[in-house]
Amino acid sequence: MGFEKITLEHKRQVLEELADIKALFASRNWFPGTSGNLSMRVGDFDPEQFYFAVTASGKDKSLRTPEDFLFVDKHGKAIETTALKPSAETLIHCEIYRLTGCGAVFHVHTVFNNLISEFFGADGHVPIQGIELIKAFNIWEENAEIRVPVLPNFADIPSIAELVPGVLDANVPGILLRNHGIYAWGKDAFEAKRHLEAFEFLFEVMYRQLLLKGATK
Ligand SMILES: CSCCC(=O)C(=O)COP(=O)(O)O
Ligand SMILES: [Zn+2]
Repeated sequence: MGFEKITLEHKRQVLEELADIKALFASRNWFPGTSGNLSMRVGDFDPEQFYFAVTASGKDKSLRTPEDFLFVDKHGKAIETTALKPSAETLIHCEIYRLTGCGAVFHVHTVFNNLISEFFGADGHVPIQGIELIKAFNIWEENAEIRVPVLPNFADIPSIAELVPGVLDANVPGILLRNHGIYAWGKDAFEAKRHLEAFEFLFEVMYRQLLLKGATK
């Protein structure tokens, strides 16, 4: 479906939902120093052609303004004429949509996701086992283990985006960038938010467990 066929009402709903989530995450201090970016697909998913609303680059994400979001295509290019620049990390969102067909992608920088990404960075993944909140990923097996991929934080975003297909795990809706932050996604904004909150909880638990155990690497 072409972008022009998507109803204005649907586009407006997506922008409103994104703005509400942005405000909520800002209230949790999840966008320090203008960091972070959010996106939500508009219209149906077709790997050949899809569109999403994404935060404009470099904005203070704790503010609500008419210039917070723009619509881009599957290549991350603005669809409408605008002075706004899509997030510098839009290509990572593009790759996650392309590979998963998801409906929303949220990226935040937090102290816990940074600490944990560095602690396990050399291993290439964060192993998490036996914590109840793994069920937020719809994994109900007892004592389940997941591995959250950790990618290097290259300055060149296309170089990060091209590593995404090699590490993406269909059962784990998140990827960490080392010393940077997390990308979490879901079939819609509700699910992406649940996943992001679960990752952040799990990283905090892991951090505190490591401290209790006096862990070193
Ligand atoms: C000041 S944070 C550095 C860039 C970044 O990691 C980020 O998440 C925000 O970039 P954007 O272009 O989306 O504002
Ligand atoms: Zn970032």
